Amino acid sequence: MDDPVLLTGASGRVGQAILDGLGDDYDWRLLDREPPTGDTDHEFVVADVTDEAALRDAVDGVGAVVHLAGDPRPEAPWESVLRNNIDGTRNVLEAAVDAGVEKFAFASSNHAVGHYETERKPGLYRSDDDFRLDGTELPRPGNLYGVSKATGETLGRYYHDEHDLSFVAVRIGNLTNGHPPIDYERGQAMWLSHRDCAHLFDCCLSADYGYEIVYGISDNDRKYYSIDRAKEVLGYDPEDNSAEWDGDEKDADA
Ligand SMILES: NC(=O)C1=CN([C@@H]2O[C@H](COP(=O)(O)OP(=O)(O)OC[C@H]3O[C@@H](n4cnc5c(N)ncnc54)[C@H](O)[C@@H]3O)[C@@H](O)[C@H]2O)C=CC1
Ligand SMILES: O=C1O[C@H](COP(=O)(O)O)[C@@H](O)[C@H](O)[C@H]1O
Repeated sequence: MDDPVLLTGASGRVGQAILDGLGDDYDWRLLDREPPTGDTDHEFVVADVTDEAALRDAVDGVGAVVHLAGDPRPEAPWESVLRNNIDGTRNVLEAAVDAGVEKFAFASSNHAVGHYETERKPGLYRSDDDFRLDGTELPRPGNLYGVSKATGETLGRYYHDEHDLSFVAVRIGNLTNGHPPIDYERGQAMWLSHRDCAHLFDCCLSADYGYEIVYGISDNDRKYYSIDRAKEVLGYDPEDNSAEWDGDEKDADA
């Protein structure tokens, strides 16, 4: 990707994982409603994704969008997910197709399919359980935040079919830095390490695809999400596995 890449929600946890891994690999244009707290090597647009005029300027000349901005709280109220996640995602998609953007990677979530766990937990969090979701299943959101993520995936389907935008929704599991979640087997089953996160979004920017839904987790022994589609279509080749962390508490402060 030679053209600039717009990264929305750049100041957040996922944005920082991507920039830590890929900061030098793309011509980034960062966007967040919060100004940067320190120096940044990249162009930075302070804007809200509900501001359509600001988005038009932000997408000008970009070849791809990685859209992370939104309310990430599983318990977020409807008013917030409607504004930040649903309206915001639709605005970014609309601006992107108007500007002729080729690729769009969307931060979806495990919570879009949270209710598949209801009748299977805690067994499905364990490595001897071979139940897998693979991205072809219908959404079963576990909360209104999950509803907003499923809606983002559907918006992407529309903009792909109507405007031929290449769209990939990454149903991100649980991103933590340095080590998997501790004393949380569900979190260990859907752990996504920082380096695998950066690599996966790199794949989203370099692979060829039409419309895809993939799971964003590391290659954990415990898992109930298949990463086969991400491997086949995107070339995802994760390095980390929550089972390999040795549990040394001195590393557990990140
Ligand atoms: N961290 C995780 O484990 C997971 C994250 N996700 C998704 O990934 C995305 C990023 O999540 P995190 O980095 O963890 O969250 P975060 O809260 O650390 O970062 C989100 C960023 O988006 C910005 N933002 C929020 N609403 C905005 C708006 N209306 N306009 C412009 N900027 C806005 C915030 O200022 C913040 O910097 C979210 O969409 C979240 O739903 C999905 C699954 C798991
Ligand atoms: O979508 C998200 O999922 C992760 C993991 O969910 P949790 O229910 O295990 O906490 C969450 O940490 C993150 O904030 C959220 O955006």
